[in-house]
Amino acid sequence: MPVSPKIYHGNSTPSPDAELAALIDAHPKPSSLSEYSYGTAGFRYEASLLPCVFVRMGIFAALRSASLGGEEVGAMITASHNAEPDNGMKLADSHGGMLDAAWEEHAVSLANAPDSQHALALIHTLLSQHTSTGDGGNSSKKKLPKMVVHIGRDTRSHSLPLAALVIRASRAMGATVIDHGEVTTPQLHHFVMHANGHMLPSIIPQRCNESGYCEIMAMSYAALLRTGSVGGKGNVGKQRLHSTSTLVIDGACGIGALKINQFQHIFEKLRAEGCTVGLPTLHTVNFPGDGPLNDKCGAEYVQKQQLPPRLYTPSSKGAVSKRYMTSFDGDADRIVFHFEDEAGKFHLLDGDKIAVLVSSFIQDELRCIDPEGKAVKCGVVQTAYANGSSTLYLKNVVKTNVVIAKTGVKFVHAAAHHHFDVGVYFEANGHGTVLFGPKFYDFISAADAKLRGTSRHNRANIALRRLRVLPALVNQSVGDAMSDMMLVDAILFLRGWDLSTWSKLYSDMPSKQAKVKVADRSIITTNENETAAVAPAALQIALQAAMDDMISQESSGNGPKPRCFVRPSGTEDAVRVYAEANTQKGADTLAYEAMMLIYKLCGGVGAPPQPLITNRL
Ligand SMILES: CC(=O)N[C@H]1[C@@H](OP(=O)(O)O)O[C@H](CO)[C@@H](O)[C@@H]1O
Ligand SMILES: [Mg+2]
Repeated sequence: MPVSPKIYHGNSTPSPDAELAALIDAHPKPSSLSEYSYGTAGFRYEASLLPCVFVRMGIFAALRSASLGGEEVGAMITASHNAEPDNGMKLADSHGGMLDAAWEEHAVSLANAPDSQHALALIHTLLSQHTSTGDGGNSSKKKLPKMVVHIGRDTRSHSLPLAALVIRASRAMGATVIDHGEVTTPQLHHFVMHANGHMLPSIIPQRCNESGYCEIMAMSYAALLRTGSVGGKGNVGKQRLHSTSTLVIDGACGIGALKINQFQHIFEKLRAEGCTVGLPTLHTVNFPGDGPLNDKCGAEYVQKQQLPPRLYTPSSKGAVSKRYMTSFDGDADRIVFHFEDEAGKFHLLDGDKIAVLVSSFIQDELRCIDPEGKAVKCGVVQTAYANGSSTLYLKNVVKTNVVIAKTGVKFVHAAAHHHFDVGVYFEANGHGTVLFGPKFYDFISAADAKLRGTSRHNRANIALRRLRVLPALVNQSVGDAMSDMMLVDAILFLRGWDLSTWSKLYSDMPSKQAKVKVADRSIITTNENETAAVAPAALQIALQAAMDDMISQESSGNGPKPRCFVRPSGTEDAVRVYAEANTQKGADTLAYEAMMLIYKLCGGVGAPPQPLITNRL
């Protein structure tokens, strides 16, 4: 059952400095670490290195709330797809999205302040510069503004004690803390967005807790499915295909497995009330404790290894249908779909395939109302990791705009918001969502006025009902595995497709991803969209030669050309390699060559990489 958050009031000490200094001094910087850096999605390290930065981020989150005049912010304790021993923090700004880039710099400065004295000086500077009740360097003289921090955590064993530290630090600053306990990352972001009333349109009720989240999404999902039961040209999804009647969810042995069950309860209740809109049965496997978090299961493993997940849940062994499966990652902000065909062959439907499905669906529905497709600008944001075939398909078949942004939610989210009225963004690993801008809502209002009084079987009317529920179903703050799962399922239902039909839209270029450990990964820098290394210069020259060689070996016709790029990970201590070619052997060879180059030119650690050989099931 959804749990209600616990509310802790801030300490009312007139001058919090002494307590803050004591907290900071009690959690010194680990000697093994030279500097904390803010990675692709916040601070992420082996858990024992984190108490120092977590105390400071508890203070920082309160400061950020103060700087926004008391708007509520969030801190999520999770290391997402990383292995169990790691942990980290993702900070949610008051609109529900990622922390503002300028404030990332302040967070890094506070994290690395050499001692409590310097940390306090920085806290006072930030307060005086960014709050109207700034204390001018002395917090005992003036009243601090309202501060509210929402906290959530994943299921890692160290997340609870780390959350307790963050709560203590925020309260010591005087902030009210709303502790949501174990939640998914996108749930926490959703709560923050709702707490501040930042969601559009205003008809979506403000519900900043778990039951609100579940009800809003489940009801909009059911409403979208219901539009399939209305007749009309091109409207097929009246009955669920047998192969999609049970959806198996691999929860990565993490929080997503616990939370998705709440939807199963809501669906049962809806069915008991006579709702017959084709809700699937949800069958969850890989719960916390069944196996190690993210290990040989979950979205990261399935997508990077292109292999099915191991099924740890004891009773599920052998009994699971593998025709309709999805895998979440450790904090349930990513999702990929997969299935085994009759011949037992594994097929992956990653974030790129989701972007294709979702963007073409939305575009088709918009065109039922606006055949010219001019009123609302739609587009897709991808990263360099997007499979070349998907980009080509989006441009040539879906005929939509495509923008390539830097890796990381903060970049793809910002690009979708900036470039499009309906911006679909998905990283290949399955993190993504759809952002609806003001012009979309204007379009919906105008269509509503135009179509009022027309038959509910009118195709434009059906399209309007579909489009109208999307902003409630699709998490508007960040990518969300549970929300995306329902969106994809509803689209498949309405299209009358199973995973096999969807999978056949286009064939992925064979690709390979790998990692190399080096002494200091920061010596590798890349160009703006990360498609080429800038330093060390010799690395890119050699990589280009390897790519040219592969291009001359493989005739690629009009399709995408073999390519390969490398970049330092912002979440793991490794350099990532991505290669794609016209054959799997070509992709494996290119990736291996890149790994060897990194190993030799960038200070590889341990034994040299071994040649890569992909064996498909
Ligand atoms: C290739 C890849 O999957 N990179 C992931 C990974 O970032 P890295 O900086 O590559 O470690 O984690 C990020 C946070 O989850 C996610 O946004 C990103 O897409
Ligand atoms: Mg994640």
